[in-house]
Order: sequence, then structure tokens, then C-alpha cells
Amino acid sequence: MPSEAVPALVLADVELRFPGLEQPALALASLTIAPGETVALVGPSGCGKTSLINILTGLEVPQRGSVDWSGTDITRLSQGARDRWRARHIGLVMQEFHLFPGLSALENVLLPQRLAHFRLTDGAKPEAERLLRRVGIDRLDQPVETMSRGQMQRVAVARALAARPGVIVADEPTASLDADAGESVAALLLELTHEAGATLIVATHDPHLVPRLHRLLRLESGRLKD
Ligand SMILES: Nc1ncnc2c1ncn2[C@@H]1O[C@H](COP(=O)(O)OP(=O)(O)OP(=O)(O)O)[C@@H](O)[C@H]1O
Repeated sequence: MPSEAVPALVLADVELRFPGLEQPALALASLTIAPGETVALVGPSGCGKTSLINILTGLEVPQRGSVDWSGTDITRLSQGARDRWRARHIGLVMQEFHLFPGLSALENVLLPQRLAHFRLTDGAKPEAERLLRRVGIDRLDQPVETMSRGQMQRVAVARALAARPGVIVADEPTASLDADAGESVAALLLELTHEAGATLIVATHDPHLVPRLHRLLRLESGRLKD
């Protein structure tokens, strides 16, 4: 299934500081990511991986610099506009799934679209059902809190792709899974983003996942290393 227009990133002169930290958490002169690239973001604990992911997705705004996705500098948007931009263009997969207990797998996949648009488009439910079956979830009405951790992350992968975003961003998507579940989540993330033609950015320590991504970005003390 083709994704909508795929954004590409141009980040320039970014600095992110937190109160109480002498050095910036991030200081990046430039970073460009091409449409459809798959990128591993690696580095020791505290080097700034989550901070960079938060900046790329507009969850955090740097004090300085621009984060331009296909001509939209998201640092210049209001918070509401940035939230709408993220809902439209970014699919997120987090280490701890961030699913809503009490809702079924299908309801979880559809929830971001319900929240963003107040109603679902005609194609939303069949696409959510297709994606859940594609990630190996057959009981679409199963409450997510009764699922295994591997199943929960597969639901989160289906949710990230459901609105057909141009970019999938994952923060340690396999870190809280056992080896088998991690392997299957990593494979699905790669296959489904490839099928969608989306760009994939993954912060990960997973030695099985890193070599399967095209490009390696290494962060150290908030700076990119070659
Ligand atoms: N809200 C905050 N307030 C103050 N300092 C923060 C905040 N968030 C992050 N930091 C600091 O910024 C730096 C980068 O943190 P970040 O979470 O981006 O690292 P990370 O590479 O994702 O680490 P890990 O692999 O352990 O998750 C760290 O020194 C951290 O302590």
C-alpha cells in the first residue's frame, strides 16, 4: 500500500538544553535524511537518543535551530499545529508500547485516528484489520492487557502504520522483549515500513536490528559522530 507524500528531513544548527545541565543535551550542526532511508540511532545511555527522537517528532522544541520535514519547519508551528502534523506524518513505536488497557487490539490501532479526526474515514477499519492480521494478531477484539509483551508491541507496530505516515520513529522497540519476540517485532517493523515506502528512524541497542538498517547515526554527548 503506498504511503502519502514521503517527507525528508533537513535539520540545521539545533541546540537543546535542559535546566541544570551545563552542556546542551543535543548540539547538531546538520542532519539530512532522505525519503525511504532506514536509520539506526545508537550511542551510550544519556547520549541524547530520546532527545533527538523527541525533536524529530516535535514532542520537544529545541531552543535553537530548525527541523524541516519536506518544507515544514516544525519548530515554528504552534503546539496544536505540531500535534496535528505529528498525527498526520509520524508513526511512533515506543519501548513500553503505550497501549490503552481496557481497549481491544483493533480499538488501540484506531484510537489515534479517532482522536485526531473525531471520526474514522471509510478505509480506516479495514486497513487496521489488515495490519493487525499482517503482524500476526488474529483476535482483533482481545483486550490488550491480556496479551503477551511481544503481541502488545506488534499491536503498537500496526498502530504506528495505520494512518499511513511517511515516517516511522521507534525508540528502543525491542528492548523490553525477549529475543524471539524482539526478532519478530524487528522483522515486522522493517517489512512494513518498506512496504509502505516510509522512512524509518530507530533508536536501538539491538545487535540484530542495527545491521539491518541502511545507515548508522552515532551520538556521543549530544553530538553526532562520523
Ligand atoms: N527533562 C529533562 N530534564 C533534564 N535533563 C534531561 C531531561 N531529559 C533528558 N535530560 C538529560 O539529557 C541527556 C540526554 O538524555 P536522553 O534521554 O536523550 O538520552 P538517551 O541517549 O536516550 O539515554 P538512554 O539510552 O539511557 O535512554 C541526559 O544527560 C539526560 O539526563
